[in-house]
Amino acid sequence: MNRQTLRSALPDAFRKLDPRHVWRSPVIFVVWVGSVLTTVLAILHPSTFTIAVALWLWATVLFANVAEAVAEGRGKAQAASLRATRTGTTARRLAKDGGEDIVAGADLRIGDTVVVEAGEVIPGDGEVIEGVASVDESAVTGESAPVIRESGGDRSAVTGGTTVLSDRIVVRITTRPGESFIDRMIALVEGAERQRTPNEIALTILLTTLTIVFLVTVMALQPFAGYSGKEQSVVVLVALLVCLIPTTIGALLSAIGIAGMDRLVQHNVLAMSGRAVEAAGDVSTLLLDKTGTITLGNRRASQLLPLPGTTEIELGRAAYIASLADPTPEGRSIVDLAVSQHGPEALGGVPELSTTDAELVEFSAQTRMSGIDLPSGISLRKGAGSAIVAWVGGTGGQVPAGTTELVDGIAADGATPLVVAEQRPGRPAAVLGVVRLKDIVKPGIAERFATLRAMGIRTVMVTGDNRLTAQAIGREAGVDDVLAEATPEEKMRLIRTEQEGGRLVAMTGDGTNDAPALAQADVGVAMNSGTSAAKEAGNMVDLDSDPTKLIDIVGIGKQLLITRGALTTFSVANDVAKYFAIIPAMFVGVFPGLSALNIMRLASPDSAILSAVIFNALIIIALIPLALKGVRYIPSGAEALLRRNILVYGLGGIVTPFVGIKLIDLFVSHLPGLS
Ligand SMILES: Nc1ncnc2c1ncn2[C@@H]1O[C@H](COP(=O)(O)OP(=O)(O)OP(=O)(O)O)[C@@H](O)[C@H]1O
Ligand SMILES: [K+]
Ligand SMILES: [Mg+2]
Repeated sequence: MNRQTLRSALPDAFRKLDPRHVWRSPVIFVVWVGSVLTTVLAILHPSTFTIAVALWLWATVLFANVAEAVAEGRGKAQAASLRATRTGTTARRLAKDGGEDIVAGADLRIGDTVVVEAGEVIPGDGEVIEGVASVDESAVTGESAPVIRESGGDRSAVTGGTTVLSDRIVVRITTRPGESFIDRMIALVEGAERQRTPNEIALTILLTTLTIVFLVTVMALQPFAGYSGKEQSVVVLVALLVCLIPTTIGALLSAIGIAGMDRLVQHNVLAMSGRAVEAAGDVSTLLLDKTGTITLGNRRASQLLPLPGTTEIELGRAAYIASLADPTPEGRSIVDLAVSQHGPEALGGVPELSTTDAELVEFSAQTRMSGIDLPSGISLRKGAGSAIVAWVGGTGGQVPAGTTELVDGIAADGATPLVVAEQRPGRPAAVLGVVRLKDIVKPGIAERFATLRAMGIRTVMVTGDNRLTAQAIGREAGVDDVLAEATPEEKMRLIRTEQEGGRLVAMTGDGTNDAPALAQADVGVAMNSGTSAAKEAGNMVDLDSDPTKLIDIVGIGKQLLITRGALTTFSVANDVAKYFAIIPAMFVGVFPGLSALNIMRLASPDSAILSAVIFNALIIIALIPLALKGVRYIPSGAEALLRRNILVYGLGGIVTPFVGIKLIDLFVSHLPGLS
């Protein structure tokens, strides 16, 4: 927290003195009422003590507001730069007759199609329905490396305000103006949409209860004090009350929440609710995709293995033609491999394999295969072993001996086998051979999973791939469990089972297929490059579309919960300690016996009270940086964390007031009338 942020937060902090705002935190509201009361008394019966207490009580409320304003300040700066990207884009809207209208970006409606070419700004959120382009998304992500956006796959989503760098795409608009991603992002980072989370509300109720308990305690003090002939002034009682109620955590609570959201934004993750951030901190099961998350994801064909009776060129040709219209990375890599092994001439030139007027069979996670139906009546398929076996069986064909061995051998290596089969008209289908798809486990991923395990989080790798491949990769990556041959429905079922056991589940996804599971998970992180269905379903969006970000997100959630826990512990310990610091000082004149307890030797009862009030205010300012930055978090189990927390923040909370109040008393006692 530097002077600059403080200066820009101050006007806001004063504006927040409005009781309608202060009311949101009952603890601080009590201080506010106390400030008004002591101010009135200071005007009616001015004395150094009363005026000083009134001023420092106002300072306490103000410092609480400063904490919140500083936390909000970072988001405001980001919102301003986002707003700048939004102004004044025009759109080339396609008309029904094929022509183009130039319209304002704000006039676009859902379903409109627009053309965007190199150098132009995409006028609204949408999906690419035609073409492929490289896009500069730095306006949204701050990341300068361009990304590829293309129709058809799971990388079809584009965000309004980003710039097309090359080529030409046609985009279908999917959001209304004013509800775009950037609009939502602005509202989010500004905190306009911030609602208190269930945990925050529960903590507020607890703090309010404590406040009421102390209110009763302080009021009960008066008859007792009166009886012993040392009735206390209202100012003293107010000051005492403020010192005892949990003002520290009351003041910092909202800043901690905002800072948590903000920390996610710094990691380019947008959480749609504070609740999602908290859930991330409590996650105990992490579902991770294999391809692209645990492995590098550019699964490439590395070998073509024909079965006996099929020549290499026959398999190469079949795999090549079955992949010609397959836009997946796997499909394209098969084309590349076949071309590099046989050359384009050898692959073409067979009239019955002509691909004009062919019918494509697109890959889907359900069918786990893809292929082509040629006009000559020949059908080619490639896909997961079990899927192709079922397809061949359905045509009355037999899977030749040796297929299983070949498939299992590839899988046991952690590679993905794709079986290639062909059906000629009027005959059962036959298996030609197997393509080996190689993928590499991301470096360093095993260490990250070990960290998660230390945090008590179970990692489950979910994949559409076969069991053997899944187990081999799972072993290498060090996950706790694998779910192989998973359909989207099975993913859903797995999430439900985990949740029924009382566990919170996090997952990432990008495809439309993932949407139901993303919605079911407690933390569903959608990739920004993914389909809009996935983005609607999840409760977080990762602008960098990096599935391993989930690991950071869990860390940030945990840090938020730990920070809140640590500062609550500190605050309550602090208040209890203050009780023992001031009460003896207050009554030492009446009960000389108390002097044994008066270990702090404060100058006078008034000086003791005022020093405690000042300490109580200053501790808020002192802890703002910690509330914003978060308590340093060492991955370890919940119990070890709790123990460390209580030791550091509980003990620290008890000791600090004694030292702090004593030091302040040394200054305060020099004020006239307080020695
Ligand atoms: N383009 C494709 N054509 C035919 N079959 C494919 C193609 N891509 C993948 N497959 C087969 O379908 C299976 C399931 O693929 P899918 O993409 O659903 O899961 P995955 O990529 O293996 O795992 P993950 O869920 O980790 O992404 C693969 O294991 C593979 O056997
Ligand atoms: K207090
Ligand atoms: Mg996949």
